[in-house]
Amino acid sequence: MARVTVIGAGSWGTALAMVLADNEHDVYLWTHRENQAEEINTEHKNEAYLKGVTLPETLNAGTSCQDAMDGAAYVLLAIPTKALRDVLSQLIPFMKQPMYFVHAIKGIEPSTFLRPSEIIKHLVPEALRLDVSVLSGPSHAEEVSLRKPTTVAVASSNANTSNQVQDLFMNTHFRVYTNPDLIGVEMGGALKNIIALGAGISDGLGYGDNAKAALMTRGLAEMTRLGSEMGGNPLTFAGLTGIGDLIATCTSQHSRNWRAGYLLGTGHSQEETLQQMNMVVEGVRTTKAVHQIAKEKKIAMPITEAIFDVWFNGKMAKTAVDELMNRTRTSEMDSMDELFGERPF
Ligand SMILES: NC(=O)C1=CN([C@@H]2O[C@H](COP(=O)(O)OP(=O)(O)OC[C@H]3O[C@@H](n4cnc5c(N)ncnc54)[C@H](O)[C@@H]3O)[C@@H](O)[C@H]2O)C=CC1
Ligand SMILES: O=C(CO)COP(=O)(O)O
Repeated sequence: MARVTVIGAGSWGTALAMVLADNEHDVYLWTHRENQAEEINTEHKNEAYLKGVTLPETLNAGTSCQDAMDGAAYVLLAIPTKALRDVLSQLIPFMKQPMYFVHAIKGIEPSTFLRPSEIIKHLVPEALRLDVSVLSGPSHAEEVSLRKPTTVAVASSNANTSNQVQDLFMNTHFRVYTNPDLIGVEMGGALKNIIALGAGISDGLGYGDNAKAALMTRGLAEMTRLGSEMGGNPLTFAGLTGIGDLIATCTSQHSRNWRAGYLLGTGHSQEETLQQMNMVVEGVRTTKAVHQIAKEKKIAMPITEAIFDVWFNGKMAKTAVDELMNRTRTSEMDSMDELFGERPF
C-alpha cells in the first residue's frame, strides 16, 4: 500500500481520497482550512462539498505542509487551476524525496496557456519528481463519493507511470484506463467545460435537446481541432476524456459549468451567477485562455467565441445562438477531413 497525499479537500479531492482510502492506501488529505480538517477527522464528513456523505474513518486530513509531504510516494493535486502555482509554492520547501505527481485538474492557465502538468513541471524541481500524470474522464465527485460506477483514464508519457497510477486507483466501482496521450487528455478535460457552459446557456434559454446535441457535436469538433493543434491525438477526443466527459458535463445537473451557463441563460448577470456558485467553475477562465489561443493560432472555434462574447462582452445569449445558426453554410464532411485526415470511404 502506498502513502498518498491528496492536495485539496473540495468535492473532487475528497471523492478521490475516498477511492484511495477504500483501496487501503495511507491517505493524507491536505486542506488550507483547519475547521474542514477537523470536520473530516472527527465527524468523517465534508458537508460543504459532499453533503450527506460519510467518509472512511481511515481518511486523515490536516493543514500541515510538512505532514503532507513527509514520506509521500504520490501527490494527487485536486485544486482549481487558479490555485495550482500558489499551493505548489507552499509545498515545495517541504518536499524531501522524489515523488509521483498526479493531477486531476481541468483547466488551462489564461496568462501562460500552460496545462496543469506543464505548470507542475515548471515549478517542481526535476530531482523531486519521478513523473507527472493526469487523471481525467466523466466523473462527478457526487457520484464517485456514493461509489456509483465510474470510468476514467490516466495519461502519462511513460507507460510504467500510467500502469502504477491505474493500480493505485482501480477498484470495483472506479475503473481506470491508461492512455499515452497526456496532452490530449488534459486538453479534453479543460475544453469540455467551455461547451458545458454553452449547454447550460442553451438549456437556460429554453432550447431543447436538438440544440444541445448540436452544441455537443460541433463543440467536440472544436475541442478536437484545438486539442490536436496543441499536440494531442485527435482520437483521444473520441474517448472517455473527450466525448465521454463532454456528455457527463453537458447533461448533468451536478456540473458546475453547466449550472453557471444555465444561470446566465436564464438572465442572471455574470456577477450574480458567480456569486451563486460556491465551487470552482473552471470553464470561465478556460474560455478566456482558449479564445486567445484560437485567435493567435487562427483556429476556427465559433462556439467558444460565442460563449466568450456572452460571458465577457455582455452579448445577449439569444443573439449569439442566432449568429451561430446563421453562419456561412458548410459541409460536415469537410470538417471531418480536417480533423481526422482523408475519410476511409
Ligand atoms: N468536482 C468534480 O466532480 C470534478 C472536479 N474536477 C476538477 O478538479 C479541480 C478541483 O475541483 P473541485 O474539487 O470540484 O473544486 P471545489 O471548488 O469543490 O474545491 C476546490 C478546493 O480547492 C481549495 N482551494 C482553492 N484555492 C486554494 C488555495 N489558493 N490554496 C489552497 N486551497 C485552495 C478550496 O478550499 C477547495 O477545498 C478542478 O480543476 C475541477 O475541474 C475534475 C473532475 C471532477
Ligand atoms: O469534470 C467534471 C465531471 O467529469 C465536473 O464538471 P464540473 O466542474 O462542471 O462540475
